[in-house]
Amino acid sequence: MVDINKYLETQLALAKQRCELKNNDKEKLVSSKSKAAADLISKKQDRQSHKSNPNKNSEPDFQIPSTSSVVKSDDDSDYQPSGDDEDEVPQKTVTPHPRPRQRQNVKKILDDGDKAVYNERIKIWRNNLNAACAGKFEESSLTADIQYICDGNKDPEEIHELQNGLCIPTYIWKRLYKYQRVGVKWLWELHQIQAGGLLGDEMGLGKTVQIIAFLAGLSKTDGGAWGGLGPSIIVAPATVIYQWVSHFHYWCPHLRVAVLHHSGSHGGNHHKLIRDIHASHGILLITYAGIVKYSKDLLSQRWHYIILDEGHKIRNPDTQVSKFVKKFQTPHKLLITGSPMQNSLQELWSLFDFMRPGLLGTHAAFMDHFALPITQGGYANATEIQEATALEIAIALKNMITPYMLRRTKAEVQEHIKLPEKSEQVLFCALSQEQRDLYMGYLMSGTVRSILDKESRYGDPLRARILVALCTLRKICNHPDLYLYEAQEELEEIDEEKFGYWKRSGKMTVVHSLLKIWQKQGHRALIFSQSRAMLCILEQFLQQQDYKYLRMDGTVSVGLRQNIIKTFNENSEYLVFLATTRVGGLGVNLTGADRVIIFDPDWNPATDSQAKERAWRIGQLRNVTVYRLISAGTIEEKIYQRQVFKHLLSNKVLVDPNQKNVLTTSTLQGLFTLEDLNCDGDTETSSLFKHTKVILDKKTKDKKEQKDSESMSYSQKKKLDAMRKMAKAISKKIAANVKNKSNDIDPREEYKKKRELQLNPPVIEEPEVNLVDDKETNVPFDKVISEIDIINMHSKKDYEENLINEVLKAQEQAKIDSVPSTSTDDVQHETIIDDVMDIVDDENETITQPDPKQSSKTDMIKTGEKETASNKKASKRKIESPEPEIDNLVAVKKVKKKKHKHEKNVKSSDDDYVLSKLFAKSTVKNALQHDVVVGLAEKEKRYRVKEEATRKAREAVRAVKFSSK
Ligand SMILES: Nc1ncnc2c1ncn2[C@@H]1O[C@H](COP(=O)(O)OP(=O)(O)OP(=O)(O)O)[C@@H](O)[C@H]1O
Repeated sequence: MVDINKYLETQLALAKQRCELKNNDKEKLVSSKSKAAADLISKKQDRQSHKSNPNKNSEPDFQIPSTSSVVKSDDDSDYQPSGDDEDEVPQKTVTPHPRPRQRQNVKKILDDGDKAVYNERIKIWRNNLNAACAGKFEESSLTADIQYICDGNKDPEEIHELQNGLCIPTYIWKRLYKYQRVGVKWLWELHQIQAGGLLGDEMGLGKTVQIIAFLAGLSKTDGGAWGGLGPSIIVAPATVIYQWVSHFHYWCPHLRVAVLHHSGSHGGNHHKLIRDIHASHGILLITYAGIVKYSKDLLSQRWHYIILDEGHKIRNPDTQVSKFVKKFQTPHKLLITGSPMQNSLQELWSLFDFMRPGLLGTHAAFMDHFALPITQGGYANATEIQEATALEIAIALKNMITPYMLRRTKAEVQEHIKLPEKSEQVLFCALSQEQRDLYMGYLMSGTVRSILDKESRYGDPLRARILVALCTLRKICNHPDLYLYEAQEELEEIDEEKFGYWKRSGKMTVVHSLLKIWQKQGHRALIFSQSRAMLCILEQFLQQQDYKYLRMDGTVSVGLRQNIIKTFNENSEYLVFLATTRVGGLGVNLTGADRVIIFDPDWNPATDSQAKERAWRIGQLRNVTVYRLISAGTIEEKIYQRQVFKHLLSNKVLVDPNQKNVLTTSTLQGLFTLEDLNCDGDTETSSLFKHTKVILDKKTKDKKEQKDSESMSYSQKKKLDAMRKMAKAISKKIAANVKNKSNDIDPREEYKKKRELQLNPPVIEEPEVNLVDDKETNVPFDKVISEIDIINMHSKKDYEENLINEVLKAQEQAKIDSVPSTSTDDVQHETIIDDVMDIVDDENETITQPDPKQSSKTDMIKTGEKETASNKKASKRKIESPEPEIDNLVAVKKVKKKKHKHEKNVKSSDDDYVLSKLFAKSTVKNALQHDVVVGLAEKEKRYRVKEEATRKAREAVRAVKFSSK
């Protein structure tokens, strides 16, 4: 008998040998330049991490520890997800900047901080209004009331009275969309019961306008302790402070609105300004940094309203800002945000703790009785009772918050606002050869080795080292020079002419192609990047290409930002608006553009969502296309996968408690790898979400194939032909075998068996560090499953069905056809199953999982080389009407098609053209439909062990209520 232990030992030794060989091979693949750079950078990072003493307990994913001590350069911090403060920062040169920045000729908007300025503005407005009433004023867009008169109405003072007495100027009321009127009524109801609330409409639906309409109403309504509207504070991100000013001046010109910021017109004496505004019952606009800075003065006064715009900024209850804003003693607290929950349930608690203190109990009780069970129930390995309890508690939580939260999506109000179409695609871009080299080199560096080394894994500065390493990888993904710059002193001089050259970055090559096409097509684009350094490189590229652009980041004065935005919106000669995601991506209106590029992904999906919504909002008249660029096979893919999961979590509480969110961890190993494309040229993520893959029409595909074949050398072609012949011969042989068997074997049975085996394989336990998990995660290491696997499990139901249908269809087809090579045999069938079932990460994921990396057999079947007549017909049908093939896509497309058939066609042909160009150049490997990806899980409905779960939910609600007493 074979000694099983001996056998295993031999296998292990062999495996180790293979692994070493593989590593040696890899080392050979990396150039000496890359090795030298990696060594230098690694040594630097090592020295820095030894000097630092980072906070061990914080979570790198959501609350990045202050890495300022670890990461020196300014641009590094750009990649940190936690930093939201985009108040003005002094300009530093983060990279060599060979050309001076283009002059951006814009004027400042004046606020009413200076009494004289305010009086002057009021005088001009009254004169214009009087002139309009007398029929002498022609410029209709100055203020909403003047426009009202110019539109043929008589009385600008006319009032629309709501039930229970809110008096809103008719000129405002008439302009509001129906759902906005509902919003104003809701705010008035909250006011009457002395309660705060959260206005959470999706980005761009006019939350600012609703708040202003409501405040305008209060200012015209007698009564209450303040006799109408009392002095109020609006806290907003620095970039949108002046947007508020211009909105107030337009919609409600009589109100005095002052900016408490050094850019304001108040002249520097903030004590006086606060007193003045308080006395005149005006509105004080202030940044989040400002509320901390001036908290003493502000808290010494009583205020009627305190309103937080982009209120998710207080999602972390432990920050100074969160603590200060919660100190204001008024029941009238409003919070506005289009993304109320971004990462974890704790955030929701923090928001409610501001505007409805006590509603969700104490922090500890909420975390124990709500957050923990909901999170746990979402894990892939949750028990039935955990799942059901999570569902019940999520429902209970939703019921508790619903009266104080109003959220409408664009889809819900589309009837009213009639927004044009938006399509969003994730483009997986190949790294340039140089980037690959540097990426691999850094993966082999001391920094990464020390992270992955099991001995030092639990060492003190591990988290900081991981962060630094992740930042470094992200830099390489963006442009090699962002990385090489770090090693510059010791490496050879960097050539300033070549610095940032676009062809050296895979993603920039894509941007180059996109802009070229868009300029011809007459589109205008927003480009967002996390990093200011990257913005410099992009800016230099735009200058070299002679594109007109405007740029906005933290170094641009707060007072100028609104006018830069206005200039871009009004002046179509600017092709590009370049901005950092954090400064230009929040709260502003950039409807001048109809194309958006998210150059690099943020760990937090809300950051990217906010950015992409700048163009697709009220006021946008053209179809909008958003491209998210992801470097294929790199850390950026992992970040994107993480985004999808966070999106699911927030939907669970805010939209559909039934939705199965799955919080899992990534393995360290998984983060520090460079994945290759699979045999179908698919990236990891695009294999996972193959249902959502963008399929070009046949013409485009043929063109690409022709181009590919043109670029192939003669010997390559010969090789390929030989391989094809061989494959055909093999498949014929197999088919002959299979034909005999195919009648007795039910592929479903085969599939089930295979699946069973895959789901219960022998477990090999390999503990991993729980790196990017949520705080609440307490899953033992051996239970940790990668996100990728979860996505598979998550989506498998539909996918399996599709797969089986596909196989059965193919089998039937093969019975008719004499050429069975692409459809019927068991080998084919098994390969398809393997596609789903294999394991993501060999080292760790042997535990359970299907393989997402493998090819999309459906695609292979579609594009099979040899097509019989009926095959051809069938595939032609598929090409002509792609919807039936892709479950999730059907739903999305159907809704939109009805209303905008013509526009849709125009748009899709534009987009298809762009994609075909990108695919043809091989810079883009794959494209996914983002909306469909995040919607994957929305069909999940689970009602199990309901009674027990309901009981637990009731107990949780009781415990939380009791805790606040
Ligand atoms: N009733 C309306 N009539 C005309 N324009 C409107 C109306 N409501 C909103 N808008 C315009 O729509 C755009 C988006 O509005 P607003 O900035 O208030 O959206 P938001 O919901 O606050 O967005 P975000 O969440 O991104 O800050 C603005 O340009 C605003 O002027």
